[in-house]
Amino acid sequence: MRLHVADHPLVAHKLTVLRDQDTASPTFRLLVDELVTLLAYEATREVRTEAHTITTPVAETVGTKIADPRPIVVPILRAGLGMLDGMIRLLPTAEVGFLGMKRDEETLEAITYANRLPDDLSGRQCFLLDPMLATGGTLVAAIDYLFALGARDVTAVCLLAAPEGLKAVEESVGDRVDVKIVVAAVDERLNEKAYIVPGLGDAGDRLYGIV
Ligand SMILES: O=P(O)(O)OC[C@H]1O[C@H](OP(=O)(O)OP(=O)(O)O)[C@H](O)[C@@H]1O
Ligand SMILES: O=c1cc[nH]c(=O)[nH]1
Ligand SMILES: [Mg+2]
Repeated sequence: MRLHVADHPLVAHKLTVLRDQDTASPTFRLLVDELVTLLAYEATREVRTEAHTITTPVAETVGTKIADPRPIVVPILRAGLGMLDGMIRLLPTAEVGFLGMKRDEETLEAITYANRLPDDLSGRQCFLLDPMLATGGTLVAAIDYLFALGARDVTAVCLLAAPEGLKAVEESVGDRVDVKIVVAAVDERLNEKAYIVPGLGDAGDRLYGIV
């Protein structure tokens, strides 16, 4: 597993406003969108490309285009949906699949309640979106899901990660899948309810209200 932590003053600024409990949903959604676009730049650094010949008004030249098969972006519902627009703004030709997962707040087990993905992901570059990597249960289950469909190249874009979650992903995934995790920040720890500290609270609730 490879970890990239964004080191940029704009990311730090936006994250600070995002964490503030007084930041209401409309601003929270806007900040998530802006942060993802900044993270997407790094997350797509290894997107597969191929040479492409074009003719400019001046001369013929060989440029670069995103290669087929197109990458697939997979937001993990609910909270990951808030990251989708920011991601496909940079990767508009990507396909989009969906995974609905919910952490059982008692057992902390990830429950998959919905999926809409191609049957075969072999050879596809996959970008998973989920703002919070806490215990890692959700991301591990999502990676396992993609792995079972043939994916071997997965980049997870998260806003915050706990050290405990990063360790869980590393231990579970091993060398099975080439996993890169791009985060805005790695926080201190989890609290007794497995919330990230200092974190930002429940990302899904802050985006969409309490369900
Ligand atoms: O690393 P973990 O311990 O598994 O926790 C992280 C998960 O918890 C949150 O989702 P939640 O279950 O609250 O669902 P929601 O997006 O519908 O709010 C978050 O968006 C992650 O998916
Ligand atoms: O801090 C946390 C942990 C899990 N899920 C969240 O939304 N926030
Ligand atoms: Mg939630």
